Amino acid sequence: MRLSIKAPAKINLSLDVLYKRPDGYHEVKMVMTTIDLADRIELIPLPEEDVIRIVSQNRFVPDDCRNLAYQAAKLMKETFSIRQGVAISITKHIPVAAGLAGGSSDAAATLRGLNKLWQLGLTVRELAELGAQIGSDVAFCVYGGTAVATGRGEIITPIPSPPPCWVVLAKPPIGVSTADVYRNLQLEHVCHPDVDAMVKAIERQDYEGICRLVGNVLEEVTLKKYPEVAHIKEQMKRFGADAVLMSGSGPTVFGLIEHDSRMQRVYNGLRGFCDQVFAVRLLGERHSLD
Ligand SMILES: C[C@](O)(CO)[C@H](O)COP(=O)(O)OP(=O)(O)OC[C@H]1O[C@@H](n2ccc(N)nc2=O)[C@H](O)[C@@H]1O
Ligand SMILES: Nc1ncnc2c1ncn2[C@@H]1O[C@H](COP(=O)(O)OP(=O)(O)OP(=O)(O)O)[C@@H](O)[C@H]1O
Repeated sequence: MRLSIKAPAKINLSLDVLYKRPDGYHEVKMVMTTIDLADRIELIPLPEEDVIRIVSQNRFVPDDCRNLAYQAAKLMKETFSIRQGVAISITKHIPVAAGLAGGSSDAAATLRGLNKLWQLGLTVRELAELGAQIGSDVAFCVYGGTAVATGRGEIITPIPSPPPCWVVLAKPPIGVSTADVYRNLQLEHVCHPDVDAMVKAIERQDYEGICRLVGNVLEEVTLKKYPEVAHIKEQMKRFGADAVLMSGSGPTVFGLIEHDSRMQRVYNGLRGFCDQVFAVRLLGERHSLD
């Protein structure tokens, strides 16, 4: 049996950092939602017991134990003493090191898929707990949909999805290290977004409110180091996006747009000077993961 699983990217509609913890991680409070830009993961059982093989055509994706999907399979094999090997084929559509949780989503899709392939019967919550051992964003990616994430990002509370809209994404040709961004964050100087107000705006399906409340404390760190990210933000605003924000630690910038014609204008305008531009829908609900 071969299994094919969708691994969607996420954006952070609101990202606040509360304090630095003694374990080196930062305590966060975020609203995350999945978008219809997705990698495709295929799981193929192998007869050899101890083999996890990563197959990917993308030269930026490691094909060894550094790959988060590999780590997911290894964790499942070890935790449940599975004696079957697996090949994991990854077709990348999500840009790498972009702030869109591409690797985390591949790991989460691998966990969901192996749960089926090896008939483990684990709940979403149990899979998310395993995922948190791989990376902070993996737990959310196991759930998908829309959620508030707290702790270091691994405590997930699902919430309703925002009203449907377009999401235009633009990634400048730079890769950003998440660890560096957190390290350079100066918490005493940041302007904190109102995460609770964002949750309320989503609950009452208030699109204008959502647009007004988007915010990300990590933005300033990345913008300072990479002026091209600030330039993309300005252009996206100028072309008419309803709200513009950097996702996660960056460098991808996203714009929320309600109307089709405006989406076309923003998309075409950005394509003029940025190679990686995407126009997708919010996925919102949890259902469309497979
Ligand atoms: C920026 C976000 O993508 C927003 O969703 C996440 O907070 C980052 O999630 P991630 O990439 O899965 O992060 P991890 O792989 O767990 O951690 C990478 C590095 O980022 C820093 N890190 C990450 C999460 C967190 N809450 N505090 C941190 O300080 C740590 O230095 C860590 O070594
Ligand atoms: N399956 C994978 N796909 C892409 N990159 C991977 C994968 N597994 C490991 N990596 C490594 O992880 C690094 C970060 O890539 P990724 O695309 O996950 O970043 P990101 O979108 O910024 O993540 P986040 O938003 O969770 O911080 C890459 O440089 C790559 O070497």
